Amino acid sequence: MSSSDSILRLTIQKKGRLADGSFELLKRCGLTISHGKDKLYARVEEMPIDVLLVRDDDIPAFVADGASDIGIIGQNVYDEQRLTGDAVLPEEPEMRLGFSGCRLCIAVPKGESYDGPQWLEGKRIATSYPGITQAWLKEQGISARTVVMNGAVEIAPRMNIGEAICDIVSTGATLDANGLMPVETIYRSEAILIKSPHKLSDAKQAVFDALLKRIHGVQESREAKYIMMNAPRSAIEEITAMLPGSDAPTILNLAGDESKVAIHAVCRESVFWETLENLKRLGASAILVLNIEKMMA
Ligand SMILES: Nc1ncnc2c1ncn2[C@@H]1O[C@H](COP(=O)(O)OP(=O)(O)OP(=O)(O)O)[C@@H](O)[C@H]1O
Ligand SMILES: O=P(O)(O)OC[C@H]1O[C@H](OP(=O)(O)OP(=O)(O)O)[C@H](O)[C@@H]1O
Ligand SMILES: [Mg+2]
Repeated sequence: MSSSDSILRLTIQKKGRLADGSFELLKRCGLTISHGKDKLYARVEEMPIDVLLVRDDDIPAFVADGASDIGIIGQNVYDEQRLTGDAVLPEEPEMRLGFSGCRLCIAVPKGESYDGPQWLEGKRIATSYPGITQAWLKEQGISARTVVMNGAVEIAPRMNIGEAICDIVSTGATLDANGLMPVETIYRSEAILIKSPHKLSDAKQAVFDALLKRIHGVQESREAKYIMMNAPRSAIEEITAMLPGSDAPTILNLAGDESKVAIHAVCRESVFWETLENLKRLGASAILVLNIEKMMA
């Protein structure tokens, strides 16, 4: 078997809004990648994985035709390329990754009396996402033209290229700075893991399965907390029912106090201050909530 049949190829963005999250995720999976400013390729030390560093737009097509086995991409770019037929890929990604969250919004100049999608009828919408925009317009029963721009879309109304735009919004600062206001959120995006529709060799599939397990572990441990407290023996049932997303907790006797126990549990959902206040009300004391670094079922 040649090494190309056994080394999994992962493609991620070299630099930009997805790159930091992608590198951080791989680091949390225990994978070290040495990458310099000019490096477009890196070998992972801990697992048989080669990482290719490219512009995000190229990732769906690389994965679709099998040049890369897996990739990390914004759902917006993935769906756009799927809808316009630029990359033939399954509708559902392998996994949602929870970072690089943003939305696609229709925005119009401040002061326009936008009164709903019908305002857009017959107008021109400047966007880098004609596929997603046209799909939304179709759903709304509106006919409008999309004018494709690859960047600086916010300039379009001022240049009289379009009456509206459809672009990525996160904080809204860019729209505001360009005298525009968001009027519709038509799409929500986050980073996703995608996998080639081409069958992987058994060796690559095994590496992929191991990587996926680690990513799941990272995802779970992000929210999960280890919670410890002392509590009245009589309140064990009520307290365990209150712990968010926890399996059977560990109950330990406390030396010298028959009426109390220590309760330790992994909570798989967020532990809010309110939960702690409610635990206290049931008699719990010395409550500690700790971050979990890694998890594996
Ligand atoms: N302001 C933002 N906040 C959060 N996520 C964002 C934001 N802008 C973009 N994203 C997400 O990150 C992805 C990449 O954005 P970025 O601006 O790095 O792309 P780019 O300029 O096309 O980069 P490249 O040079 O790789 O082509 C977007 O497709 C989107 O999913
Ligand atoms: O709502 P905001 O928080 O202002 O973010 C939105 C902006 O962020 C992205 O661009 P980016 O800053 O990545 O620059 P780019 O145009 O070079 O991609 C996007 O294209 C918007 O212009
Ligand atoms: Mg790009």
